[in-house]
Formats: sequence, C-alpha cells, structure tokens
Amino acid sequence: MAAETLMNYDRAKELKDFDDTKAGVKGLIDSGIVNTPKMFIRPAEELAEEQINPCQKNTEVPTIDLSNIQESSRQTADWRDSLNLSVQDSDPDPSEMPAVCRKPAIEYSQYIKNLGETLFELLSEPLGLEPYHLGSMGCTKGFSTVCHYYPACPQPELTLGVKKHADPGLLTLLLQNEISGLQILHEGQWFDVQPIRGGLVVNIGDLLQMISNDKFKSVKHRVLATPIGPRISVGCFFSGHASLLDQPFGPIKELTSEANPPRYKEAVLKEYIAKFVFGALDKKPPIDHYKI
Ligand SMILES: O=C(O)CCC(=O)C(=O)O
Ligand SMILES: [Fe+2]
Repeated sequence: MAAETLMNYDRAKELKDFDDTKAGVKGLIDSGIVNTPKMFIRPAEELAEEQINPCQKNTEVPTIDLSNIQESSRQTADWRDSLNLSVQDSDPDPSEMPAVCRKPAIEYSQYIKNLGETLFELLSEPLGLEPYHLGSMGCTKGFSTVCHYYPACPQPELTLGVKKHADPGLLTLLLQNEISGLQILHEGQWFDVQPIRGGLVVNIGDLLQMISNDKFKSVKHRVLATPIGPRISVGCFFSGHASLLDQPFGPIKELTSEANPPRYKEAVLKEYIAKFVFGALDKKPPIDHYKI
C-alpha cells in the first residue's frame, strides 16, 4: 500500500498545485515586484515630494546613503539603493506605500505572509514542537520588505553590494532577478547562489538561531557588485511583530534541558533590534551580545 502510494506520487503535480494556490512562489512572481525597478529611477522632484509626505510612516524612500563613509578610513559605501517597506499588520495601509509600487507591494506582502506562515509551521516540526508553536509566538506577524537595486558597477572590485553579514531576524525570504551576485560563506569559502527563476532563497536569521538554541544556524552571506546590472532583489525579513517589542525572549524552554542548557541570555526584542539598526552590518552582530 505504502509502495503504491509512493509510485503514484507526482512531485511535478504537487509543485504545480502548490503554485496554483498562489501560496507558492509563482504568485509572488506574478505580483511582479521584481519587475518594478522604475521605483528607483525617478525624477529628483518626485522623490523629494515623497520624502516630505508625512503619511508614509513605514517607508524609507531610496537614497544612496554615503553617511557611513569616514574620509580617514577605508570604509566603502554599499553599491545599491534600497527601499524599505514595513508591514506590521496583515493589511498594510496603501497610503503608506509609494504610489509607484503600491499595488505589487501589497499583493506581494499578502503572498509572503501566507508563505511565511507555512514555513514557520514546517520549521516548528524538526524542532519537535507543535506545528503552530513558532506562529503562536508571533514569528509570522510583521515583516519588512526591502527592495534592493544594484546598478551596474564600473569597478566592482572596489566595493560590495552588501557587506558580509547574517540576517539578524528570524527568517528571510529572498527573490532575485536573473543577475547573480549573492554568495554564502561555507567552511571559509564563498559560494555563488545562482538565481533560479521562480525560486526563493530562504535564509535562517540569527534570531531563529537564538530561539532554537542553535538547532538552526544562520548563514553568513554578502552581495558582490557586478559590472552588469541592474541586479534587483526583494527580501522579506520576519523579525517578530511590533507588539512583542517589550517582551523578553530567548531559547524556547521546550528546547533546553539540564543536558542542553540555554546558550543565550534572554533579551528584550526592542534592545536586540536597536543593536542591529544602530550597529554596522559587518561589525559585532547583536546575537554575540547574548551568547552565554
Ligand atoms: O540582495 C540580496 O541578494 C541579498 C541582500 C541581503 O543580504 C539583505 O538585504 O540582507
Ligand atoms: Fe542578508
């Protein structure tokens, strides 16, 4: 009986059915956010107008930020523009999104939310937890969508698109256009993560490493600057809901024991987040402050 079920198993059909529900990646691609580079190429007056529009509380309009460059140091600016859209509720307020990308961004957020819920269920299981455990902790609520635009770089050897880092949050779902540049660090060596059309990169972040008491491991990665472009990527960062900001969190109690004690101190989410918002991406990661 089991063998028969196995023989009838049609993986291609299962994937197609998953995509057709639009919980899958196809829905994300269809929503077209990766084809929205025009949000980065706009007249200066239009950008200035958005920057002073007070209703866009959750949006950072893209600018090349050179403020972290100190003349005396050899620090370089990252070779990219980024647009950050924070979605804290299931239905983001359209007036808080730049008009140019409002429709795809809202549609995309909805798919990501559904996919995030599924993935946190799947991740609860190998931890030996009930499927809804991570979801019920608030992991699936609230995420930031960051759209990166990496223009072609005339001297890619002098800079990087994004410096080496691990994502500080719980989980990142990343969509890339066809131009490569993303690399992960494995056993001291950098490996390319080639874009697969219709595929998402799923990255474990430091916060998930922390609450899983090292059962899941975050991965260090970076983005090269490339002579061809633009490279576009859209990362959705699950880092816990705003309502959890004042709560302490640490390794999940069910995952620790006398034989396997907590490897991290408890932290207040707000303080943890402040450490990565105000710290440099490639300097001491926030997780290191809590290691026991
Ligand atoms: O653009 C990419 O592929 C990755 C960007 C990234 O690592 C990040 O935003 O944290
Ligand atoms: Fe990252």
